Amino acid sequence: MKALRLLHTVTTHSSRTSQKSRLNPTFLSRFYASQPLQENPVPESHTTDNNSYGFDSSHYELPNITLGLGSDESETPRESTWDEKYRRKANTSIFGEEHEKLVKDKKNKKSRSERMMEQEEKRRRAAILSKALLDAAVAATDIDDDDDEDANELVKVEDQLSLSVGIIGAPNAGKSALTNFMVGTKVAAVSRKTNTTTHEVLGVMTQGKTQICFFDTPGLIMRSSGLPKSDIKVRVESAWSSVDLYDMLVVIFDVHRHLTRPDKRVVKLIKQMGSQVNPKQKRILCMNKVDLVEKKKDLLKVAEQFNDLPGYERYFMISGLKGSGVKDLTQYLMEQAFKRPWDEDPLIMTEDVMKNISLEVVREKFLDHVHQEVPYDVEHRLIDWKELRDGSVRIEQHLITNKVSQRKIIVGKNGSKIGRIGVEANEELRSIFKRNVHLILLVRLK
Ligand SMILES: Nc1nc2c(ncn2[C@@H]2O[C@H](COP(=O)(O)OP(=O)(O)OP(=O)(O)O)[C@@H](O)[C@H]2O)c(=O)[nH]1
Repeated sequence: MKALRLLHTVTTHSSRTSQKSRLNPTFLSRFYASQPLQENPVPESHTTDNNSYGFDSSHYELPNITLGLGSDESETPRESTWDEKYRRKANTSIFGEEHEKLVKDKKNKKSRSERMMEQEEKRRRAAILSKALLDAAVAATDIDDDDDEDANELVKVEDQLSLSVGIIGAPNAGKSALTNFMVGTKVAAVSRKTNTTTHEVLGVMTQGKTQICFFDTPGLIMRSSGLPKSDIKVRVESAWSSVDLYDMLVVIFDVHRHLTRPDKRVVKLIKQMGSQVNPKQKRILCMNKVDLVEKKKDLLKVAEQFNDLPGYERYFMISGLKGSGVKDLTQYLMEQAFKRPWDEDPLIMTEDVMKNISLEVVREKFLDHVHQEVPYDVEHRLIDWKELRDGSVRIEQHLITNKVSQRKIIVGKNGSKIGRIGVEANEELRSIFKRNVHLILLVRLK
């Protein structure tokens, strides 16, 4: 039988990980062997390639996640299908303590579940009240409305407001970090390397009556090294072709870098976007990473440089990573939304979004652990996605390279690197999806 060597990292686990995931002793004896063992029950897809090395989360004992799926939906209030702490964290960072208080109050109410009758009555009244409030505030799009997440269920289709936002900019400008901050869950890998956003990822933020869909595009400007020219051309063309599709464009650039090492391509991009006026689309300019600029008056100089461009509605100075200015930006975006039914159910994470998140989480861990110039040569694919009857999800992804040396780097000594990537990604995915995840990562040759 052709073999798979499943390798892993005992010594290199973070302490957090090792507390949570106890290693199965059988796994230890089997997978520390340097040669593949014939008796391993290897899944069908793994047996076809003797060049595969990988990680399989089923060899770790992790506490089971109890799925919060109610047996009778009519009696159970609808819950989101992913961990709401990500949404809450983002809301608190963007909108401040008030929101946290609101959520805490809500939680306290929920915990008195034994008083079902009383709660049911309260819910009914709250629903009537919220509906009355919503009806009374049809025109208002204020994000401080206290209708909050519960109102998602009550917003009538004809009252729904939508906006699609494309975030574009040069590599490393901070598109992914900003999207993550606003959406509250990981939608795009953030890393110190550039061109990490390899495909468009949709993130959705729903507040009150307003839903904003964010599209995090691959860089319109690509690094010239590390990728074949044909690849760069395809990616740049794909980014440009999507530009006109969005209601709003956020053009973002790294103002800190601009002050220290101005990039002509970025200046050209900003000017180009500003001069091409599209009557159907609003454009705004975001100067990102202001937290890194020591002399704040330098920011004004940059603002002046782009001030006379007619195409931009507004200018924002933000730190997408630290959050400064993001509240104003989010508020502005919410004010731009117009009457159009929402595209996404705010309580359900679509399978496509989940698939993207699974890829992005693995990619982020991969970039954290593989520091050489390997990543951009490596093809990363979702091979299989299966929701199982017990509510868990089985995810198989392959990291495909054409160099043995690169495969060696990714696998690491005794499989330590791919093991660590796998363990960290698996834990994060379980936490985001609120369900058990069986993650399989294979590193293979083309
Ligand atoms: N200090 C600081 N760092 C930031 C900020 N925004 C992003 N970064 C960092 O900049 C780097 C690049 O951020 P990303 O969000 O991955 O950039 P991107 O534009 O999506 O990059 P590509 O996917 O290559 O197009 C990461 O190391 C981020 O942590 C910010 O506001 N302040």
